[in-house]
Amino acid sequence: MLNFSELYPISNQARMAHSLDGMWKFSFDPEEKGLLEGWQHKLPDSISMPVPASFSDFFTTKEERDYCGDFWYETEVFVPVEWEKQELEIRFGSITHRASVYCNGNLVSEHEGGFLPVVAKVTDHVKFGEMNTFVVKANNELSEETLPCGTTTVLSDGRKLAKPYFDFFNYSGIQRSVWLVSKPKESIEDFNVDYELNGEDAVVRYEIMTNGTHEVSFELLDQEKQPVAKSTGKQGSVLVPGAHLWNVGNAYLYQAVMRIWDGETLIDEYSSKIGIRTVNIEGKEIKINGKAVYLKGFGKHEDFEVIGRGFNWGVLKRDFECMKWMGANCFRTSHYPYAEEWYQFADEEGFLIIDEVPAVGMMRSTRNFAAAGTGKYTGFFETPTVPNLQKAHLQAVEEMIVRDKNHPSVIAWSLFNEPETTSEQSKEYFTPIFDAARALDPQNRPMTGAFEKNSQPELCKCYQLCDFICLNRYYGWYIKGGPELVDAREAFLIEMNKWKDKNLNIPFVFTEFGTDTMATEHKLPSIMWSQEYQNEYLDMNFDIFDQFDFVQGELVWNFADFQTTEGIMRVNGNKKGIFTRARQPKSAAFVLKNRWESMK
Ligand SMILES: O=C(O)[C@H]1O[C@@H](Oc2ccc([N+](=O)[O-])cc2)[C@H](O)[C@@H](O)[C@@H]1O
Repeated sequence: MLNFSELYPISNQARMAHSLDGMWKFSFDPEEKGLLEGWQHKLPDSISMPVPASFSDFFTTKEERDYCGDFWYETEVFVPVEWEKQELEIRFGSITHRASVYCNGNLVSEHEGGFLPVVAKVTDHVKFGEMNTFVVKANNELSEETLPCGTTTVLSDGRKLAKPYFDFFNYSGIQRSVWLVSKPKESIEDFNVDYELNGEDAVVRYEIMTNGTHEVSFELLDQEKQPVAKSTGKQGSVLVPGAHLWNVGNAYLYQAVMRIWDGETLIDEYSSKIGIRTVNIEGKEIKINGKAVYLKGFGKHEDFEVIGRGFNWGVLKRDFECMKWMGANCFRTSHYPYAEEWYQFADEEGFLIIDEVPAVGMMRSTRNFAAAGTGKYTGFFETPTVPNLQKAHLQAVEEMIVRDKNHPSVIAWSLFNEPETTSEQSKEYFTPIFDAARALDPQNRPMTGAFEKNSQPELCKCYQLCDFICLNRYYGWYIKGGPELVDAREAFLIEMNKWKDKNLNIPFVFTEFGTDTMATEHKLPSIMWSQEYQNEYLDMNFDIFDQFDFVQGELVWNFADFQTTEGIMRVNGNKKGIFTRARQPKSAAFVLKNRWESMK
């Protein structure tokens, strides 16, 4: 059980959400002297730092950009006297990767994990009618005991350096929006909804969690804000005759309004948009509202010039416009849960999301692509640190599902990306993770994980945990690229026929396939890294996908070029984007657009 409410902050007659986004104060703390010197009260010498944003790409020195260790943020906010009878919370969309939060010098929260909300009760520490200081002590070191996995080394000049086991830059900071929330002492802390369709009608089952004993009501409003159903009690169900369903590319959103009452007097109110739809796996098909849907889209990253992994509404808008233009209907939040605004907008746009926990780098390697596919076995789940890692993993799964469970856009949970899966120990590690996830989702969505090339049909011990199987495959890039493309095709077919022979009768989705491609390079005939090769590679992949009826989706790697750690395999980042980092199309965008539009 979480000891805080993850509900997204809103304002209404019972609650206020006050944004703390803007310019904060910031200090690096390489000597870890902050606490001893009392920085939790106030930062001594500080610089300015935008929130939300990653700190790295604002700077002009490597020491700052690549900084690894402790760093601090501070802001001041006025708290009005009118809030004195309320409960106050500070809520960060995330702090990467771990943080301690202080209110007027008092520790109010400690949180591990960089991609899910950090919420702290501050009622007993704020001064009403005065300015208040909030300070965050954060840290971005990587280890094998926390998610995502990596190590931290020390350079000869004493600086720490993050060594990710994953292929994206270790962007850090307060990368999502921050809110000061005022709500009633007795309040709505969480809610669940799930749906059953009966011909034209829908049954909406609900559960409302509060921290008190007063009466609770549940009301549904349609898109014109007209009431369509009503009930009382913390648990119940309402019938919606002639329900408008939430459909792919055609979203209809109701508003669920939940209230706590003391007789006729309102105590608390929380409302949220919900979409009535069902998700289930039936044989080889993924079904939304009982209709099979083929997933078309991308693996993405939260990544952009200057702001790094910082949330930005403009980037979100552009990305959705590009995805819609392509005829896409789905993306995977590779390799971590994204800012909540992504899910809210996907709900509005009728997009499907495979929501992924930050379990990436579970293979000992300098960036997973160096070990993935080679057959090299690193015994990742055989060290004494595994129990701690599993604890962090379970916590992230719980926080992700509690945060995202009511979004109609979320159709599946991905519980890992490319771990080792061929050992007995990997199976022992993942079994409780899947069990926990299944117990947490009131909508019983399908569970999956993304498997890399070593997870072959005859060796993998973890695909059995999944309701559908996600494959990351690079035949024609990491394996038999360029002049060997014909052999890549043969090798790909051999593997696919082995999966076919297993007769699993469940869907498969390709969650990664792609080639690094420089937007500057053209070559006839093609060579690797040219735009022409990306197109040929995609055509070869489509030819394979279309031969197997259990392939029910293709999410190309990646939506856009993105920043990674430096190395001989990366040219200022990963260039597998269908769009450049500035969100302009490579020629492959037109290849995919043609295919996806013809598949409607
Ligand atoms: O390299 C990439 O572009 C992407 O590859 C994926 O990892 C693989 C690397 C090599 C092989 N292989 O050799 O078969 C298979 C998978 C990761 O999930 C992703 O984060 C990364 O960005």
